Amino acid sequence: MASSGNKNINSKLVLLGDSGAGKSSLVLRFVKGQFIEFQESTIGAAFFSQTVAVNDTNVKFEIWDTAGQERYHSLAPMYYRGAAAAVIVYDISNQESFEQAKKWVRELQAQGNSNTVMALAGNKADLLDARKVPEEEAQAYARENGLFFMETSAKTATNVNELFYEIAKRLPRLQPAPNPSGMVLVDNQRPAERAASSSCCS
Ligand SMILES: Nc1nc2c(ncn2[C@@H]2O[C@H](COP(=O)(O)OP(=O)(O)OP(=O)(O)O)[C@@H](O)[C@H]2O)c(=O)[nH]1
Repeated sequence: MASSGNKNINSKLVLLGDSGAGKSSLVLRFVKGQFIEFQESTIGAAFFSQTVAVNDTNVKFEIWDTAGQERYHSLAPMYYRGAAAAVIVYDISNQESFEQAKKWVRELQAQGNSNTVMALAGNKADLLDARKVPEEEAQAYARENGLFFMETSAKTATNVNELFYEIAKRLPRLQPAPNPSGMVLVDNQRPAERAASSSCCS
């Protein structure tokens, strides 16, 4: 994937959400292209990495898959602190998991870094007959809260690579630099003055 002249950046990404929403399954699909029907519940957190190419940049995601069970909640700040991106996952067939996702969004908004790219993933989109959370409701919630939203299925692979690719595109380091307006830095010291002022501590 890497080619000469490409930039490489590392980005910490954290997955948060209710137990059973499918965080580990999304990561497994994204990193290894696999799906396990009876995926075991995560203990603490698990680490993975995967690289995506966006134009001339290779984004290496350093992925923290957190445990959704309530007893691990207090560990979460260790994983979301300093994260470039957070994926908040709920299960479209489980209303309670959507409510839990909103709590994670509130916690990140209260604690987090406003530069963190936040995505909301409505997972298990293959379970259409069991749907409890309307897509429009989640989309509207995401829009109001400045989140990027996609429905995904780790089982069928629908929108999984797309989700991570869209996050990579939105990372501030991949955005065009703003116009350098309003500040002009001029080095108007003569060389001799510069030498004098930069000597130190004699
Ligand atoms: N039908 C369907 N099942 C899924 C999908 N994603 C995950 N599952 C199943 O849902 C169950 C829970 O998935 P996990 O990936 O372990 O969920 P988790 O959010 O990591 O759970 P914790 O580790 O407890 O936080 C597993 O049995 C998965 O096989 C999906 O897209 N569709």
